[in-house]
Amino acid sequence: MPHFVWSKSFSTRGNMAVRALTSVQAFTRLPFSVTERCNLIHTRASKTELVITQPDDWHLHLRDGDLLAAVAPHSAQHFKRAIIMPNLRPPVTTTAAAVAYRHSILKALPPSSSFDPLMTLYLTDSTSPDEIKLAKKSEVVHAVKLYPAGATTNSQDGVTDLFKKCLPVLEEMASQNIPLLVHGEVTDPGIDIFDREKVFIDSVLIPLIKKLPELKVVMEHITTADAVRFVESCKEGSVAATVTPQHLILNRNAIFQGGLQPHNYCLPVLKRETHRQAIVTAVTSGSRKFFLGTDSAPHERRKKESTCGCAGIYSAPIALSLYAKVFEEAGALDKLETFTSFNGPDFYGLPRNSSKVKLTKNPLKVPDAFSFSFGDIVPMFAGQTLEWQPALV
Ligand SMILES: NC(=O)N[C@@H](CC(=O)O)C(=O)O
Ligand SMILES: [Zn+2]
Ligand SMILES: [Zn+2]
Repeated sequence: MPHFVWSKSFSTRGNMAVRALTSVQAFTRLPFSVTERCNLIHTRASKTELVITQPDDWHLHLRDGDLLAAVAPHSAQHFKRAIIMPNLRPPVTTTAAAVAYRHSILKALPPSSSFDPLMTLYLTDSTSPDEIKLAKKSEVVHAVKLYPAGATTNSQDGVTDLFKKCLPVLEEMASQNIPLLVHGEVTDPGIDIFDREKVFIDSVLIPLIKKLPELKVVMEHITTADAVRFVESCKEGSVAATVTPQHLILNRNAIFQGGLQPHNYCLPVLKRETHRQAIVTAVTSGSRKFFLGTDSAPHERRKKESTCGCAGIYSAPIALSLYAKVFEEAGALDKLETFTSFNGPDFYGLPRNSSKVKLTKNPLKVPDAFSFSFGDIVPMFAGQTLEWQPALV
């Protein structure tokens, strides 16, 4: 019997849903609203299929060099497009660098792939409004990413004071309709790590949207009920959020369960169970303000299993199975496609994909690690078995 660490941390409601779904008859009687947007097909008693519009990943780290060549095919296998994070070393701060990075990504893909990397710029204290004009003209850059200096992996070149250093750039972004993507945590060492997202909302995001209500903002990888409330309180189409599989499935116990678990360490760090439940409720409600962003962030095993382990969870190869699991357990499979495939492109003003992905309810064994010449990458749920297997149709 495969053991899921996360099944223990699911809510009572979630556990009841899991039990209900162990019977296929019970499963087929669930009150799904089957629409043309979300097509549930019951093929055999033991097998259920779900066909959805091909998803995009609105928050992805592909890295560069060997790591890029290793991980890019995993994302391209299931996702049509992805917003590519610019936190390389050195960071992608110019349109020229973003165009070059995009070429490297395309070169790392199998020749048959139609994966479309949507590039971003890394905001610094010295980014100029002219760079934003170039970005818009390029049609390659789709957003600008704010890393508060010191907040996360490769954020040392990030912004030291958004309001003092970046206002002209933010104004230009608002007028060019380029969204600001935000790693929403303050870095003040006096603020508890579990409170950094909430303090960021109060001290940066609320003043920012007051000052520049026309600026589109995506709060990336939200982790708290506070972030859910904030996003829900904002105008649709102007503020949205991406949500990772780990923040939907794991709570902070997972970092310490049976010993220190470096592969469950990411930033913003996992939060307590009530926050996880609030995020699940938000995304499975059918809201248009939340969309899929894996934050798949590969680090070599030796850099995770270290005396100073890197933050980041590698989820790209299994992310769709995990999102499907979350929606199934919430009894909301009919809302999955809105979250994975509609809300993101609608927010970014891009067309929805026309291709489809089929998720089949078959056991899916997650490898213990992906091995490459440079070393191993350990994925989320390494060695465990998941249920929904995706394939392009
Ligand atoms: N999420 C993480 O824990 N790590 C990301 C950076 C980030 O998205 O904050 C990375 O680049 O490794
Ligand atoms: Zn981040
Ligand atoms: Zn990230």
